[in-house]
Amino acid sequence: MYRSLARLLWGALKPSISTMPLPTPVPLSPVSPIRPVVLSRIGQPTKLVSPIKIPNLSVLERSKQLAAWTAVDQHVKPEHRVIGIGSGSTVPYVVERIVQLGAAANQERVFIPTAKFPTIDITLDGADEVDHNLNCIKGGGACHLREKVLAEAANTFILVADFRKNVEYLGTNYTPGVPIEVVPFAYAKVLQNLHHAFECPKASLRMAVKKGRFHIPLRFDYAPFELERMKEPHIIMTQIKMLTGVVEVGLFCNMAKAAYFGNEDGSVTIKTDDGRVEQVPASQ
Ligand SMILES: O=C[C@H](O)[C@H](O)[C@H](O)COP(=O)(O)O
Repeated sequence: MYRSLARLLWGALKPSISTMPLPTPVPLSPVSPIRPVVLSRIGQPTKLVSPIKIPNLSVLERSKQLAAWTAVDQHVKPEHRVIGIGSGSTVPYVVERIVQLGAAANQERVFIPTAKFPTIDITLDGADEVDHNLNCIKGGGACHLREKVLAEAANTFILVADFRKNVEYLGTNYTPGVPIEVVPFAYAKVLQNLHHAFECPKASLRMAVKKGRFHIPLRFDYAPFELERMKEPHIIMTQIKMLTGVVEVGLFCNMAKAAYFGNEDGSVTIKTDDGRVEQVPASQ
């Protein structure tokens, strides 16, 4: 996916002229077709292809698109120069919307899919599940270490997701558990800690995989805690993080400023860190 994002952003960042009129950013239409952005590159017209291949979006994909587009429209400001791009199935729609802002708007911008910048204006990212306090589980795709660095480096951290991930308490719909990245040398010890000291007998090991161009270290993926304990995710997060050998825990607590959820009916639910919940109705 990172390759698709990089290709798309590369096109957007080229000092080139869009030959298509920009789509109107608001109001959003849940049935808006995905428009390819056509850019001229040094006299050679290049058609950029959206990473999203589905011509007629399903309800689920449309809800992801709605969440992402609304979040970009409300949070990516003209003055933002350094933008963190997370991962997951909703994030390509973030990229899609940023590309639609056009080459001129994007040419001075730097996009950070890895953490090589100390300060980022805004990071937009997906999530596996988000609770009523905007704490979230991330790392279902094993990207949570990089993502947490991006989120921490950002002045503003925004979550985008579809309706299934909008829950009161973590672990409601997303049941595999908390993703935990562990250095290979320490795995047996950490697994034992999780089974016994943490009373999490179902914690299990997922072996190293190659995702895109990244080799994911050996880690315990998924320590499923009881729902009651997930009501205070920052406690679990802190305790697991203290275990020697743990690299990062896929719980992001008190980090997000807002979360955008696309709904089945075409509306968007916006939750902010001050407890407000706003509903953007579906476009007619
Ligand atoms: O490691 C993966 C990331 O944390 C993703 O943002 C998260 O797993 C959500 O991914 P998706 O939108 O594909 O469900």
